[in-house]
Amino acid sequence: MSFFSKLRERLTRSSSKIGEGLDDLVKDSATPEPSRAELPEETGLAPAPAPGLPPMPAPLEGELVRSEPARVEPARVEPVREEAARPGVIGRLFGRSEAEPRRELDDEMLEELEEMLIQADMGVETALRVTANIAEGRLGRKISSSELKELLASEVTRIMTPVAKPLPIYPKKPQVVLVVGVNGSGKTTTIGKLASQFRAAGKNVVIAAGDTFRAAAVEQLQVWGKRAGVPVLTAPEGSDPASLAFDAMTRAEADGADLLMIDTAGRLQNRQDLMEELAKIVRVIRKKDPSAPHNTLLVLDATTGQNALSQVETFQKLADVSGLVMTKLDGTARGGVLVALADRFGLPIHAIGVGEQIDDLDAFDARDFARALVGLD
Ligand SMILES: Nc1nc2c(ncn2[C@@H]2O[C@H](COP(=O)(O)OP(=O)(O)OP(=O)(O)O)[C@@H](O)[C@H]2O)c(=O)[nH]1
Repeated sequence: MSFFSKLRERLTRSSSKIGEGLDDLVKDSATPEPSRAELPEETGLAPAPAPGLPPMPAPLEGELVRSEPARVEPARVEPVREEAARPGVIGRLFGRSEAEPRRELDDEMLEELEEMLIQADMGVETALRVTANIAEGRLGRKISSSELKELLASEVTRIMTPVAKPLPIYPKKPQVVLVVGVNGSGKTTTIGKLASQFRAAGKNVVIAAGDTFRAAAVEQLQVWGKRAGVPVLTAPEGSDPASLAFDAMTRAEADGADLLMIDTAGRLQNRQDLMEELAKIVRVIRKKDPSAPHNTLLVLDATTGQNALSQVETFQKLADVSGLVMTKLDGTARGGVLVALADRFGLPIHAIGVGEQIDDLDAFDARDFARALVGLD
């Protein structure tokens, strides 16, 4: 099964259900589609002004680039409407006998849409912006749920495309990847999955079990190291993580390793300690390579929803976060938080996790994600 199929299946299987929400949104207040005879000669595809609605505000400065693709969108969705509105010949040809329900895109519908996106953890600001872009030039038109899904998917794609970047690989040996995140976010699993993929790509990888205070975390990492066929360097329980990081650098250099992945503790309860611990790790590895760490990956758990936003803020203060990995996108109603993260921070999203197995991690693809999120194929 391709990763996209898996992503779609798992996002759909989950309680995310934005797609179903959009169906209901249109269905609940849809007016019956006029028969062909009732349709005006020109099918009314040109945007009609919505009675009593204020004109759309001009885009804010800095949003020009953003709103540009949105204006192009009608061209993509209108053929769908035209076909749907004319079930006659085309509908029969393609086996479509019934026209889709349509609802007028008005203030009330936009409010409902906005509310739904907020419920899906897209965040208020992002939900407002997405809704405004969908409304632009379309107020007063009748819209079907598949058109709405296409519009939403392209809005989400537009927001996510600039952040969909695989983990950059540098010629530097070893490339040091510091992995940070709160306990339980999926750091260990992500390190295991990444190590396995890099190994499969012919890279020589070393892992350092930097959360030296939790024996269970170290054991877990060893299990993943075995699975991935990668050595895991450990230190006695309670020993200094920075000293382990230094030893790991030495070993990785001696082995000619391509990548050194360093796991770290995620105790946010004592922020000051954690900040000092991370700073010390960085100081020590810079003695060996002043340009390290080359990546600081923040691992976030999608099931924490909006909390992921405050985790990014916190970790940006603790470490120089260079990119994100979002785990546990399976089984969550909160996939929309990724859109909020991209919109707010613009940090690269290197990969997403949709399960506990070794191959349940893949590069983040904006379009695939957007379509899976809104329930489109
Ligand atoms: N469903 C699902 N579970 C995941 C995913 N990634 C990690 N997990 C599970 O989440 C739990 C925590 O993952 P860990 O990798 O141990 O998290 P951690 O951040 O290293 O946690 P500590 O070791 O406590 O610091 C484990 O049970 C994993 O199997 C994912 O993408 N989907």
